[in-house]
Amino acid sequence: MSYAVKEMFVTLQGEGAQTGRASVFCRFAGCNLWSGRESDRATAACQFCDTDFIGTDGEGGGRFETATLLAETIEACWNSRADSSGRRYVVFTGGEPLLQLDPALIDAVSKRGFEIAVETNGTIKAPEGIDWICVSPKPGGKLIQNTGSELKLVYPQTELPPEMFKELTFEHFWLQPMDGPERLENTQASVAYCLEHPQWRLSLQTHKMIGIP
Ligand SMILES: C[S@@+](CC[C@H](N)C(=O)[O-])C[C@H]1O[C@@H](n2cnc3c(N)ncnc32)[C@H](O)[C@@H]1O
Ligand SMILES: Nc1nc2[nH]cc(C(=O)O)c2c(=O)[nH]1
Ligand code: SF4
Ligand SMILES: [Mg+2]
Repeated sequence: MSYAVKEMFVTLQGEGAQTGRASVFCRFAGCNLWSGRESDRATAACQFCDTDFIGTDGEGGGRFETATLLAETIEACWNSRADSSGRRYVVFTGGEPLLQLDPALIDAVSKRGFEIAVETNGTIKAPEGIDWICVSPKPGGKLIQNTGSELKLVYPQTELPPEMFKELTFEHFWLQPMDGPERLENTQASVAYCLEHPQWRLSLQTHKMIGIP
């Protein structure tokens, strides 16, 4: 199968338990909960998305005809630094990466020594072989992938209170303030919730604070 990648870059993971870790970000094009067009946002299942995932025209983006070609590009991206020793780490995101991340690609990047992470909305079951699964539930999408490494709930969402998820099997439970015009209020509300419910920790989008992708 071929893969549509919006963009690919090296950055530090900005969110959750792997914050600060050097990573190749491979952002797939397309999502099952929003078309990505502003004119559709108000009627989409997921309405607060902060990401442009349409097309393949971003930095390092493109169409990759085989898993090997995409894995080679991910490896070249990792090796583009002065010192690329240390455990190789790739984060597949999007858009919704589980629409495209398949066993062939997992196999091809694993063979090249990568630890594999995914950022998913949880509506599609993750294939075997992923080392770090971050699930971020959304309204209008049934939660199929309901186990993983971390559950990262964007907060607040009226239809998805944290109580809905507290009994699930995840190693970490995060509240991430919803970015947008009410980011400050949402951050205060997230802090208040974490103070009252210590199962939950605060995840800030640190890359946005320091101006890295
Ligand atoms: C753009 S999504 C792509 C991966 C996948 N589709 C998902 O929703 O998890 C990457 C992460 O950004 C989070 N996110 C998206 N829009 C956000 C916003 N406005 N404020 C805070 N986090 C947001 C998502 O919940 C998810 O954890
Ligand atoms: N630095 C950085 N960390 C991130 N963690 C999750 C992201 C995403 O968009 O999936 C993201 C992102 O876009 N940039
Ligand atoms: S599910 Fe993820 S990529 Fe899709 S619209 Fe929502 S936040 Fe954006
Ligand atoms: Mg992002």
